Amino acid sequence: MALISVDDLSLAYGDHTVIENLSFQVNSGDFLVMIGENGAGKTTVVRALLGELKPRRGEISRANHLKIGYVPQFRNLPANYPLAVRDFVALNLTQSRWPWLKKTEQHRLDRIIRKTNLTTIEDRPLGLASGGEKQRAYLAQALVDDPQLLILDESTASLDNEMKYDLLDFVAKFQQNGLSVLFITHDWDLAKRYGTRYLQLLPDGSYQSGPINELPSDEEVRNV
Ligand SMILES: Nc1ncnc2c1ncn2[C@@H]1O[C@H](COP(=O)(O)OP(=O)(O)OP(=O)(O)O)[C@@H](O)[C@H]1O
Repeated sequence: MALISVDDLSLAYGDHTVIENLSFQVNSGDFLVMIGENGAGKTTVVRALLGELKPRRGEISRANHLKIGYVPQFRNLPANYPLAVRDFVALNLTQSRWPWLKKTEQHRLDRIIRKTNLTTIEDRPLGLASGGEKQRAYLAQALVDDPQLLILDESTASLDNEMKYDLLDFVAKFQQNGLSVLFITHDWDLAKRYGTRYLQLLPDGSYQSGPINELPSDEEVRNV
């Protein structure tokens, strides 16, 4: 089942066309990797999927009542950011009258904190957490409201390899339990390791897509 269908999409900032004639679907159960070099337009497509950027042409249709969890590319939290990990994760509970959570919300929060392995640091200020812990807190925040689709925008860019694998192993576990994932990256290794399908934005504005085992290597793309 298609959660999102993109049909003949064109996106631009003023006169600067970034995406032209792009069509793809995000299906239920996918771990779809959107891959492309810097400036290819990955974040621009995500902004359109989230409804922040109006298409110049084409259509984006979403399944009824589709709930999307989103982990953005950058977050500059200062070391003195005061909220505890648990409170930060709870910010995304749509039913919440924060900080007075209902029992069901407390349970949902407990569950996601346990599943993202944050229990031991849940009362610590998020500003003092390590890079990997912060990423897991962002993930937990995006997932606490039970979305059907998770969009991760380059969330691993500042992490070392070990931490990237740790974070994506968590995401893969959620995906095996029914979450659909759109992962934005320029890391071929991660794409091949975790993806089921790919959508590649090419430097000339065109794109290709298919099952992950058909993703051309980094070198092949550079030599086109
Ligand atoms: N708000 C904006 N106004 C004008 N141009 C923009 C804006 N945001 C992005 N661009 C331009 O659009 C193009 C695509 O940018 P985008 O951030 O979508 O690429 P990306 O593939 O996500 O790159 P990266 O991998 O570096 O994050 C770039 O040329 C960028 O300079």
